[in-house]
Amino acid sequence: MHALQARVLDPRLGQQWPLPAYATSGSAGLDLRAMLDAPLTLEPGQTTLLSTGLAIHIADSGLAAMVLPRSGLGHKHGIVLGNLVGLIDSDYQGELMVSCWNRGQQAFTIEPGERIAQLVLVPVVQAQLEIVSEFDDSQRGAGGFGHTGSH
Ligand SMILES: O=c1ccn([C@H]2C[C@H](O)[C@@H](COP(=O)(O)OP(=O)(O)OP(=O)(O)O)O2)c(=O)[nH]1
Ligand SMILES: [Mg+2]
Repeated sequence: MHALQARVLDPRLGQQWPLPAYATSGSAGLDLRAMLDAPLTLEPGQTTLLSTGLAIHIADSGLAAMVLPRSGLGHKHGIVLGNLVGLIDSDYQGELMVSCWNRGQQAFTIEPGERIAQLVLVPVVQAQLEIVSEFDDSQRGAGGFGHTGSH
C-alpha cells in the first residue's frame, strides 16, 4: 500500500461521510464524494463542477491519479465526467474536483455525500522527446483507425 498525503478540506468528510477508502482488498479506486449542501438535480445534457472536500499531493513525478466514472452511475443513470477522464498531476495540491455530466435522457439528483467518481493512482513515465527525421520500420507503420480490419 502506497502512502499518499491528503488534506480534508470539508469537515463533513471523515465525520458525516467516510473518508475515501478501498471498498474491498482488491479495489483499484477510491470513491470521491460530492460535498453538496443540498441535493442537486442535473438535467439531461447539464454539466456541473463538484467539490470533493479532499486534496492530495502525490509528490512523485512517476505517479499520477485518474478520476474515472463509477460504472453504476454511468451505465444506469448516464452520470459520467464532463472531461471524460480527469488527470491529477503529481504536483497538484488543490481540491480534487469532479466534472459531472448527465449524458442521459433523464434528470438525475446527486445527494450530498454521494459517491460520484473514483480516484485511481497510476504509474507514469515522463518522456524526453528525441526528434528524428525517420523512424525504423515497424510492422504497423502509419496504419491505424481500423487498419487491421474488423475480424
Ligand atoms: O477531473 C479533474 C481534472 C483535473 N483536476 C485538477 C488536477 C490537475 O492536476 C489540474 C489540471 O488538470 P489538467 O492539466 O487536466 O487541466 P488543464 O485544462 O490542462 O489545466 P492546467 O492549465 O491548469 O494544467 O486540475 C481535477 O481536480 N479534476
Ligand atoms: Mg494541464
